[in-house]
Amino acid sequence: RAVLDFEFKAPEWFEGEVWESQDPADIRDVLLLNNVSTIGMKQRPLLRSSQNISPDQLDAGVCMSDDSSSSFKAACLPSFLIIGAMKAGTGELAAWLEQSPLLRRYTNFANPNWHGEAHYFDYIRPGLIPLLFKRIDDVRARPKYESKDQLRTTHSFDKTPNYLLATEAQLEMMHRLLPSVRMIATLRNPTDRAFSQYQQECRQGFVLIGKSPAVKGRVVFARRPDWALHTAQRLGLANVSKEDFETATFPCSNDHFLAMLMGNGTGPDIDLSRSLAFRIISTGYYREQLDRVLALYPRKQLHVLLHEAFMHNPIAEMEKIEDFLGVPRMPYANMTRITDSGFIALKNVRSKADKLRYEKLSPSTREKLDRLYRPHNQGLLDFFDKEQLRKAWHISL
Ligand SMILES: Nc1ncnc2c1ncn2[C@@H]1O[C@H](COP(=O)(O)OS(=O)(=O)O)[C@@H](OP(=O)(O)O)[C@H]1O
Repeated sequence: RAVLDFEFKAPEWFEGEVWESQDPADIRDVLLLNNVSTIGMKQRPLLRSSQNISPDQLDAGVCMSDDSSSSFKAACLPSFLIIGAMKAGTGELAAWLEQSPLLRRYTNFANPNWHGEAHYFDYIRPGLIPLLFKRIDDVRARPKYESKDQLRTTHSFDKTPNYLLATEAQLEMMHRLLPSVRMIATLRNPTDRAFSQYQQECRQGFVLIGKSPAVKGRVVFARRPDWALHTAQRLGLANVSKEDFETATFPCSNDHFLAMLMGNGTGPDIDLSRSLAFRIISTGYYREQLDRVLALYPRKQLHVLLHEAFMHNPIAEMEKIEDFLGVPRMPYANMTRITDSGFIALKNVRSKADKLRYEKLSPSTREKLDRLYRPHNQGLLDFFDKEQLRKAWHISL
């Protein structure tokens, strides 16, 4: 068994007081004075990289020091996760949380310089546990900790929106490794979310539009041009080549979005048999996704919020999140600005809401999507009041 610097104990969530502070610098002092760590751990386990480690020793926030280094270096498993939904302001939420001197966000596995998403649990990889530890004690892997004091007062988190789309098997793996992890899910009106994801795919050059007579009006998704061919062939369009398609340019039009949703356009309904439409649409089936998480984790480890409520009053939503995590309040009121598009954003962070926008979703497509999502949205009434959902999402339930 690994030698532990502190008594090893499965983390228990801290349910004590929440500290109020006007100055971010105070927060660290308060924690040091009170001699406690945040995010619920009274004692934070520290494993050593040179020891054999079993998965049973792991949990949210468990750290490992790098024994091959002469100075103290450690990396930690995430103490909490922003699990999704994709295109529901997860980047913004992570940026707000990162303002706290107590919280550090993960970089990517493959590229530690990319300040992005760790993607720990959205693949079933052979040998994930050795991989986790190869990374966790990798000195390049950030966030890294350079003193035990930092370990006591600072926690890491990961924002990977794909976790909300994780399969049962992936979630089981996550639960095995991080049974105490706290999770935050932010949900956006699924109709708006779908259009937003479509625009993202389009911005990234993954939406192809049929231009030759054989494929005129077809909209297909392809991370690479030759994939468009496979898609076209699956649709029964033989003898097409990649020259029959052109890459759509951002911003993508409502017409193409509708064509993508409707498949070959022969029926009155959205055609979910097609890969892009299905991928985009099913990402908004939030209730099913939350149920998969809650099949393994207790409800108290999950905080669910509405993106639109966050947009409207980010400080109020951040306070709820801070209470959920058990971290002290940040003085956000002094840290905000109003963006050109009228949203409240952080002064020192470039908000995604600043960037060039696309046209509004057409009312008739909105109606189709709202109808499709209605039963799924009704499933969210166990999480939100009817009025709250109606007000935020402008939908009937
Ligand atoms: N403060 C605020 N106000 C209004 N809208 C906001 C705000 N913050 C983020 N956003 C919108 O959230 C969308 C990006 O979500 P994500 O960061 O989750 O995207 S991603 O999944 O990580 O790619 C992206 O949506 P689209 O504009 O539809 O692309 C952002 O504009």
